[in-house]
Amino acid sequence: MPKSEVPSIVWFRRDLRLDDNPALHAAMETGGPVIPVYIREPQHLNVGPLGAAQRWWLHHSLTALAKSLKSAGSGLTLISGKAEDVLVDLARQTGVRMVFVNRAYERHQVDRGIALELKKRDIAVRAFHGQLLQEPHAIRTGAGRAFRVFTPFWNALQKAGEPREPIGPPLKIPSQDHHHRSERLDSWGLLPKKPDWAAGFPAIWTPGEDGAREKLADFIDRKLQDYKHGRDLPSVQATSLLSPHLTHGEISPARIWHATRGMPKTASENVVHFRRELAWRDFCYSLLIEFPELDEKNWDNTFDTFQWGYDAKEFRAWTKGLTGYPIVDAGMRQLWRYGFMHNRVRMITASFLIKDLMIDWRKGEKWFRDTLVDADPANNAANWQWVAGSGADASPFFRIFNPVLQGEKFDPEGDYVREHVPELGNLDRKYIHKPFDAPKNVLDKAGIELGRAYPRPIVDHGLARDRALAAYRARTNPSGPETL
Ligand SMILES: Cc1cc2nc3c(=O)[nH]c(=O)nc-3n(C[C@H](O)[C@H](O)[C@H](O)COP(=O)(O)OP(=O)(O)OC[C@H]3O[C@@H](n4cnc5c(N)ncnc54)[C@H](O)[C@@H]3O)c2cc1C
Repeated sequence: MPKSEVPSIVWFRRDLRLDDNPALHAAMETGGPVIPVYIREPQHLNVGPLGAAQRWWLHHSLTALAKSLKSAGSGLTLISGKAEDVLVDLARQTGVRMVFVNRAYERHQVDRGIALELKKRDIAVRAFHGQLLQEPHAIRTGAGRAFRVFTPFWNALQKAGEPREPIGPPLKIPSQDHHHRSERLDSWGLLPKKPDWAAGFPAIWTPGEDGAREKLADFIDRKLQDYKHGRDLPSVQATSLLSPHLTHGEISPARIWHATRGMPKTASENVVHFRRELAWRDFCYSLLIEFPELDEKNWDNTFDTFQWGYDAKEFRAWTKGLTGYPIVDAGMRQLWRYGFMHNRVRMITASFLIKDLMIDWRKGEKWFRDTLVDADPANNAANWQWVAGSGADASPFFRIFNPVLQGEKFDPEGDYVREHVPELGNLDRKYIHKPFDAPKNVLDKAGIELGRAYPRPIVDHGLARDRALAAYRARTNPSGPETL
């Protein structure tokens, strides 16, 4: 076969897009037909378990990708199995000699093994940089190590220059006449059935590239100009809502970065702030590469002896949004309803679980992983460790969020609480974040019977705070320098 007719495989993973997809672009440059594949790998492969909310997202995202590929004259092949077996088998059927992928840093080790297996069968794997702003090895300390603190990381990332220019989507993808087996997406059973707990998701989410593009355009048109101030107010929803699209690779961070170029000068502070948040994602990935057990082990090993408690009833109350602290409950119910929670409220709910209930951060990380549509192996684990104080660049242990004060500061009118905790809808603003302090006549007027319509607090925050501080101080090595 002349070189230009040799087909190649583009293996889609968490890069479910045609736009700015370096692996797809490189495969097209060979001039041969391209076979786009998505492999449903067994969960036990330890390549990042997929949560329930993400399975919903994946179903719709793959549907959208298949549609885009069809419009470009191609199609998506779906196969279940161990990646190396699937790829070898498909390559044998189709005469493929090369597999193109975008690097997925969370599965670096697994991918190395797969590439070796393929090499033994004369199939080369070519990997590309498309998922982060910069390649992690390009952002290192002077001594060539990974940064452990965000600010110097951010400075180095800025010094490295602009991320690469994004590449537009191909209009036509050459395909092969050979027909190979593809499974039906419906047979994968990714969607919830009874009950359909994802029924509320489509109100804010459209998985796929089109949905990502719309979110980006809306953010730039309406929200970016006030991002720095608005991003902390959960009722305003001034953030981009791009996280699930980024997590599934439906849009590249380089595309987002460059879309914020050319904003009016008055917006420059907001642009910098937004880009800084995007850089947090890169930072979390650099931590994950340095410490692949980020979701399982304390970065700071002085936390290994920490005495966590666990009360199943309290954990359940937290998951259901029935703690008696309105801002915590609003956040946890937003999570149920939309598979998403505002960043400020993620910090408050995580702090409540870890410090007020003294429950191990890993239990919270798992719950978020199962329920967030944007659940991300690096961002989720790094942020939970940040709140716990056990992370690399962590919030100090004595920073214990007061759920009432946080509510009053960031949801001053109580709109966020009213939206997600409707039984408090008629409560006076003065008590919206502390119904337990409201006089009986105020509660009666709002139609609230504490302990029935809405729970009393499951813990007293003041006492819980003292308990947490005492436990943190009792760690074996309180001054704890972090070592890997
Ligand atoms: C306990 C906890 C768990 C979290 N779990 C996840 C998770 O699983 N997946 C996830 O994407 N984010 C996670 N975050 C970070 C953050 O809450 C979300 O990225 C953000 O709320 C997404 O909304 P947005 O896209 O509108 O953000 P924007 O404010 O518009 O930010 C743009 C992008 O920057 C990135 N980003 C923003 N903040 C952070 C951050 N603190 N750390 C890393 N990247 C960030 C995200 O990719 C985000 O989409 C977590 C935060 C906490 C405190």
